[in-house]
Amino acid sequence: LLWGYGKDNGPNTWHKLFPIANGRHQSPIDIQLWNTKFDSSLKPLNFNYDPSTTRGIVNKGYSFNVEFDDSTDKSVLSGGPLTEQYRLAHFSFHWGSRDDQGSEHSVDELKYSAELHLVQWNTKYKTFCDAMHHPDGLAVVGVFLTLGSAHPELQKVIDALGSIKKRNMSAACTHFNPAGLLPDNHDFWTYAGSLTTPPLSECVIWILSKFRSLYSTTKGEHPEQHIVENWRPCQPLEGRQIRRDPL
Ligand SMILES: NS(=O)(=O)c1ccco1
Repeated sequence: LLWGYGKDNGPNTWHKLFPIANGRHQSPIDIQLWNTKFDSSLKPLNFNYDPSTTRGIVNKGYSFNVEFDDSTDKSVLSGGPLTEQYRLAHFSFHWGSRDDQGSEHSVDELKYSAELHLVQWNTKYKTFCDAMHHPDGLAVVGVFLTLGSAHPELQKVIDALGSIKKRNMSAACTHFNPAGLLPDNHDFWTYAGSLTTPPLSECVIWILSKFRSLYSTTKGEHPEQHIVENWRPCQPLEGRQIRRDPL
């Protein structure tokens, strides 16, 4: 693999192939609550997902994606800090080898067991790839996951993992409702950052849910039977402001 999370190809080596890794708008970051600022111009988030756009689940080698048909505006995110509509392309997870780490962002240095990323791209650009070349190109919703009771929608994803054990394997996965992964409360923090995996492009408006979703998985069902850690450590905030909604 060109890059990964091992000693020889992990996050500390990524700058060699992707020099933006040492940029000033990198993700993830630690959300220091004392440093967040209420912004009354932020609107409520508007998730408008259509489960019929679910296409399938793919093993990417370093994680797995549940992919969506983004050829129309059927599944879109708007509101919050966003001034345009963003189309859902895929969602994926980052996790750890232990329950006390695995998330990419942290809150006052606290890490969660895993982090879900719902990845959307700005429809004012022609394609996902084109959007990646602009600071407002992508909007990624991050949701912290903690071990808890079984979560019906998440269980559907975990159950599908058995059929994509090797890199590049994919399986059909239909009528998945991504909104079912979200906490009931849509309060969020938002800041300007980057992809947390190569190419680490600084094209993401990050929207992090203040509340967690629960998931449960028994040993052995863990998606990362062979992928044990796929989270990037936190990066320098530099002069960035983290805004919050609501107060
Ligand atoms: N992990 S993430 O959401 O920043 C991402 C999406 C595409 C590549 O990396």
